[in-house]
Amino acid sequence: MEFLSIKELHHTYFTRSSATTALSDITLDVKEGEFISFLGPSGCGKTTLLSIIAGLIEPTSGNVLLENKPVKTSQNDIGYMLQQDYLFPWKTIEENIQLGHKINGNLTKETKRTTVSLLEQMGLNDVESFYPKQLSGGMRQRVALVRTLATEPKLLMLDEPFSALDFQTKLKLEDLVSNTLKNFNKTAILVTHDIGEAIAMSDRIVLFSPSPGRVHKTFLVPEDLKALPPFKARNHQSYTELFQTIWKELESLDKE
Ligand SMILES: Nc1ncnc2c1ncn2[C@@H]1O[C@H](COP(=O)(O)OP(=O)(O)OP(=O)(O)O)[C@@H](O)[C@H]1O
Repeated sequence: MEFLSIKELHHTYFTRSSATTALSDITLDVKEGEFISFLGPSGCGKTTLLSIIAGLIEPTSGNVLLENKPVKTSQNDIGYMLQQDYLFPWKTIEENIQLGHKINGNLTKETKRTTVSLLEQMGLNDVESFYPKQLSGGMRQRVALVRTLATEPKLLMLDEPFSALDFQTKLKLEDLVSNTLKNFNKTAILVTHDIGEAIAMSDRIVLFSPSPGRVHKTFLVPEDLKALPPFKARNHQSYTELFQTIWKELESLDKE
């Protein structure tokens, strides 16, 4: 049984005067514990696909199965980390993280202990009573990751989570997120425009072509790269080779 299975997916957005086919014939499987990246030119349907996987948009045809069951909006099986942290400014860090538990009515001493432990694993000690404005952008994104992990989702969707950060913070967070997800054996889908980030963090990269969005090519990241944390992977020869291969494919898409 595949962990996540996307079968013959098509999606067209209809407005009064137009119809835009955002995705056509997408078939894709993701294994449990796999880290997969979606890469492709603007408008090739990456966000649409994430929204369908999350159950936020019903596809025009085809289906998405998570552990053999159709995805639903109400499920807690999927966690998100987005470009913006979306922390509530009037709530403390602890309240922000525990909000999911509070809404689900399962706020306990244990969930508090887990929150503190996760924060410590992210190098965030003694920040529970702080408000978001007291933290830097990188710290806030780490809190956003803790909030995502706290609800113990089966699948994580990372939608350009580092794109608003400065380069140095982004590199540090790539290592931290990659290491944390490996430790928790989480399955993750990363949407990014950054080829290097996709190579350094993923097991597999799916390159989409636009108009309508289709799977153009899939690239397996070599084992020697996967064994390295993202920062070290970026300095490896196989990284440069794969970067150039994907770059050429992207350029060929521009010419189509
Ligand atoms: N709500 C909508 N109504 C109509 N068309 C839409 C809607 N959302 C997206 N589209 C169209 O669907 C196509 C795919 O858009 P989508 O946002 O999924 O692409 P993307 O790859 O995520 O783009 P980007 O990389 O710029 O975020 C585009 O042609 C877009 O204009």
